Amino acid sequence: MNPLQHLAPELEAGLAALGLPTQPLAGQLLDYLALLDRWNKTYNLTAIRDPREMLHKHLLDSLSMWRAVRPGRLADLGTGPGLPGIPLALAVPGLEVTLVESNGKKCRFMREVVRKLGLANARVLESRAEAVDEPGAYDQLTARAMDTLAGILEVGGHLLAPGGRLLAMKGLRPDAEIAALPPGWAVESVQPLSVPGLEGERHLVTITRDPAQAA
Ligand SMILES: C[S@@+](CC[C@H](N)C(=O)[O-])C[C@H]1O[C@@H](n2cnc3c(N)ncnc32)[C@H](O)[C@@H]1O
Repeated sequence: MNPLQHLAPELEAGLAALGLPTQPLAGQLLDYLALLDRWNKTYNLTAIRDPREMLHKHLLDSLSMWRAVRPGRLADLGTGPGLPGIPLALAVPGLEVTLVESNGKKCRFMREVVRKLGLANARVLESRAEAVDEPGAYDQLTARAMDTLAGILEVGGHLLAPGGRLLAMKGLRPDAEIAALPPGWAVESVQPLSVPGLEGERHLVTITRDPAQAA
């Protein structure tokens, strides 16, 4: 029995509000949340300590971008304890997720999650993003609370396949970061995101190689 079972109705309501199916997703997410809560007591994996707050600020926040994610290979850079990569691997059919993280204890935690949840479509890569030697291997990159847009592209841009997209989760609309994008990259869209149970602005910035410069 999952010790966080009492949070199931709230999680299911949040998933339904995001347009996601509730089963078996809610049970899998609760299993992930219970592991995160348990490990967090010892290993300090996230500053958010209350499981109910994690449900909204980590799980539902990560999943608020799910409609923008397409099947294929995705690398989640600076994923920490697996956010947004693990919720997306559970929710999006046909997605192969590589969880890129340099911190060893966070990687140990994610390997345990992959094992316990039987997550066949997620792999943990313990590395700095800039050291990942898989050029052009990914259709999509994600990054949440990792770096500026320019910083993310600097360490991970080499991983994107031609035509690939970076999906970066941000709070306030990051106009200054957009203005500071390095040459060769262009913003495809900036979409407001809404997260069930959370106030405050959230945005998803989609970036591609600049078609003008690719020609
Ligand atoms: C603030 S945490 C955010 C974690 C997670 N994405 C989230 O939204 O909760 C940033 C994480 O990025 C990792 N990180 C920072 N720079 C990195 C890099 N160049 N390569 C791999 N991981 C990196 C850090 O170790 C840390 O776990």
